[in-house]
Amino acid sequence: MDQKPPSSWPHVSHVPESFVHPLEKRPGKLFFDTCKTIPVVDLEGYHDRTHVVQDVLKATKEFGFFQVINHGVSKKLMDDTMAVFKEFHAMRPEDKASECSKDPNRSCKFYTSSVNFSKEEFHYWRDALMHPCHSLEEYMQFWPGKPIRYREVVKEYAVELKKLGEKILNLICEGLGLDTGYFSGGLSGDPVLLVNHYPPCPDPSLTLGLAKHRDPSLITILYQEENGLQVCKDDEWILVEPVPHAFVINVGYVLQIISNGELKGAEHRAVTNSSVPRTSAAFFIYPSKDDLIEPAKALTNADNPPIYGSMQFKEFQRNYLSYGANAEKVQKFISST
Ligand SMILES: O=C(O)CCC(=O)C(=O)O
Ligand SMILES: [Fe+2]
Repeated sequence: MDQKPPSSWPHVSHVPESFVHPLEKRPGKLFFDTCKTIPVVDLEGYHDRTHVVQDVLKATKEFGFFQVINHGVSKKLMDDTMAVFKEFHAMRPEDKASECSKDPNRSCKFYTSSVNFSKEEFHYWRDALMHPCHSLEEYMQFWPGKPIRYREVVKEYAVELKKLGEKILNLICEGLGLDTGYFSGGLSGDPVLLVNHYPPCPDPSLTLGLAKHRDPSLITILYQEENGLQVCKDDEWILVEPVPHAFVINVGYVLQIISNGELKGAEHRAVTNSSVPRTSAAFFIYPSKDDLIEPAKALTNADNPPIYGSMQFKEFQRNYLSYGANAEKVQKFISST
């Protein structure tokens, strides 16, 4: 087993053995007819807010995933942010690593495949940059200092995405029958940004960029420009085709718990392609570490008792990390607490 990632992805001419997945874990079908995909919700598309609420709730219930357009984040900011993310990932691996090694607690980090590279049975075809976005005063000093505009641009992006997260969470509140602002404050207090970069892969049928998983967030707001994201719907993988300047929103385990299972996260994964590098930016809306996550009292009663227990977010996170992508184990853990 290779202990080190390929030092220079662009020149890889074959898939190294340690990145080849066992047959049963390979992606299978890579291309689809595109008629099946997730809903696109226009956040400004109706005069009547209740229509938007209905669309959002229908999409979250049916797919756990939807895209949003007319979301209020400027196209220029999205383009500038994607440009600095791509510039970051175009740097030499050793420069990327050194730009992300200033945080003594390693909450800002750069890695290939997963954080557990040296312990993995097989590796994934991606590089990742991860860092917290709250508080900006505390963490910005540990964000990459190169490209030179990184901190300036990503700071504005993080502020705007936090606002968008609140907007979407308030629509979900309304749809579920929770008070507006239920998720404000601690429950959405610690957003984290993960910038995935999937280099072109000489044989996408042999490996994956990211294993199938559900996110450990309340919701995730993803920005992507190229194909690669797939969502599992009724035991079938469907493609999330990029809509220019749309964000992809998905339900995470935390919202599943708080909604008492009314909304459920969907499994998703990233496949690679052989022609273009792909960058995706996931903005995870996480609760603060000490916040308690549990089914909302307003959504449970004698006829609809809580199906999940109550736990601090840090306890959930610790278990999620140790169970990795094993959905059955995570499900068992959240149901038994
Ligand atoms: O690259 C993608 O589209 C998927 C990213 C993702 O699911 C994640 O970072 O959790
Ligand atoms: Fe994800």
